[in-house]
Amino acid sequence: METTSSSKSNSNNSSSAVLAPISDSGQSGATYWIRGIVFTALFAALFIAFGYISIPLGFTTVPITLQTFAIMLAGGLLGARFGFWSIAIVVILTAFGLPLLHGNGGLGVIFGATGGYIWMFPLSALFIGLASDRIFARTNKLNRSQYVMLFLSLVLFSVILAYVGGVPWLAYKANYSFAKAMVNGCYPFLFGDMVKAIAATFLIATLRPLLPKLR
Ligand SMILES: O=C(O)CCCC[C@@H]1SC[C@@H]2NC(=O)N[C@@H]21
Repeated sequence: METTSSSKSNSNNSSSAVLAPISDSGQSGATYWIRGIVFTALFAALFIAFGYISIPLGFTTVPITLQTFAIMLAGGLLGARFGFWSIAIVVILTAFGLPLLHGNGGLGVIFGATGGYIWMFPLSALFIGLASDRIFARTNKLNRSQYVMLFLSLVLFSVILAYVGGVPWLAYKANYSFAKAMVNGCYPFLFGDMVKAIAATFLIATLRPLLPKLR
């Protein structure tokens, strides 16, 4: 993805520039990393903030939450590398005890009833990032089929992947049958998750071309 400055013309062929790779988008290696780290921190903060926007349903320990929306935006806007780390860093720090997931932290959260969803969150951001990197590698303005591809990747890698981890773990922790775990950990959330995926598709398609390239 990155070429050294020796492959670029004019001012980039000084010895100091050789130490600072130039990305495809023309930014120096230092600029790329500083931007990447700043955006990673911003989306980590967004993920933490959206964890507080949660609606308990009463009949289940799994809340409606905007965490998945933040994950879609992190992967879709930052791409695979920084999208993954923006979510992974929060999960890792939570595991070490920082109260970053709706004010709670520690292994009790990571291995609690909703732990299966939480483990999937960084992977969701990673796979969404890989998909959106591919889609936006070809164009900045999505056509209809690229919109559909982006939406489907959000559904597959955020919504479905969350349930692949979350539902069996919920069944194990709460001693539910798989069918009961689906009732408590999947069906009530599907409509809201689809709405988040639709909103995220349009936000990503609109905002990603305005952001500096982070790949
Ligand atoms: O305890 C946590 O921090 C994780 C909560 C997980 C909530 C899941 S994610 C998929 C589904 N969609 C929602 O809005 N809530 C559940």
